[in-house]
Amino acid sequence: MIMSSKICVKVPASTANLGPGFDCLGMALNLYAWLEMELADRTEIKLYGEHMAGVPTDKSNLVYTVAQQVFTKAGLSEQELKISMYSEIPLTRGLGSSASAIVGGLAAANALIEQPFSQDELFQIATAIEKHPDNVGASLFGGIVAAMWDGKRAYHVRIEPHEHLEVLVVIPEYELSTKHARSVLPEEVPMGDAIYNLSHSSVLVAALSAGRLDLLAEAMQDRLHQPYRAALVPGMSHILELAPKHGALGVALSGAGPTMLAFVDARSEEKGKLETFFKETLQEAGIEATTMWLAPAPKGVELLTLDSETGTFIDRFKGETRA
Ligand SMILES: Nc1ncnc2c1ncn2[C@@H]1O[C@H](COP(=O)(O)OP(=O)(O)O)[C@@H](O)[C@H]1O
Ligand SMILES: N[C@@H](CCOP(=O)(O)O)C(=O)O
Repeated sequence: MIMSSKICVKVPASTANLGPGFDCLGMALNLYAWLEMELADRTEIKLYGEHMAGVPTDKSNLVYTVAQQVFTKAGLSEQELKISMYSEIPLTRGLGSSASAIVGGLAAANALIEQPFSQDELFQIATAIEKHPDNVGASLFGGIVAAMWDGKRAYHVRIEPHEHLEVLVVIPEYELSTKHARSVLPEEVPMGDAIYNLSHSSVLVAALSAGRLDLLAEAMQDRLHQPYRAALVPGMSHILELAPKHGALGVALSGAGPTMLAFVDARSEEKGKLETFFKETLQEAGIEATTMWLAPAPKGVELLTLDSETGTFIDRFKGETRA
């Protein structure tokens, strides 16, 4: 097997669920992580940027471990790796940082050994690791992804986002791990709530495919996870209830939270009003938070051509705060 010298990938963040599509509907966002990987004599992991704080730099690092899964699957032994990473994606905020690390690590390792695995095979491996095909599917394929996984095989259909769809996120300062946000969910739900979510999620997928932005506010309602997670996210119930009255096309908890997200028509004149509403709600709840205007990322993970002068992409981020 031929080994490439140095690989650089760019991978988008993702927002999962979009309200009712719990574990099955996601969207890639134009916030990115960059990752370089090459074979080395001894493993060395360097992290750049404020969002990498606390991420391990030894062989327990997620990118390193998922890369080894690719090598093992390709029949190779453990490979020592030099990995450099810079990320704009806040950790443990519901913006799919772990999915982006998994997808980035798999894509880079696959490219390092001349791509024995297809995108679909990477999707299978990524889903088995992350367990949420909506997050990893969005980071792999870009756009909006409707996905399903039965524990053995994952399937997806990509939906092209509407050209005027913009995204406002409000990112609380505090971290909320996906593990904790899942631990508050019940083992069983009433049949009425299951039907409610099936119908809303179905109409949401159809509305996103057909460009029916007028249906988003209603179709993004959820009864399977958001009500249970409300206690973990101060201000959320208020935002979910009132954002459409402040100009949002639809609103949801992003992934497992605590970030909240609103879809907005880019042509709307109410963007300022909505952002103020988000900021004031979090302020009143006593939570420090940052708002950010984003857009759906049309492309999933990409292999980048390295700069011929510096031979690296990460160099441009080296002035950033070292994690
Ligand atoms: N670039 C990265 N490299 C290595 N590990 C990462 C990276 N990004 C995220 N992670 C891991 O994923 C964890 C966050 O996952 P999770 O709780 O699911 O939140 P999120 O909503 O951000 O995906 C981090 O604490 C870290 O262990
Ligand atoms: N469907 C999962 C999504 C978790 O996404 P993350 O971005 O918070 O890791 C869930 O809602 O638990």
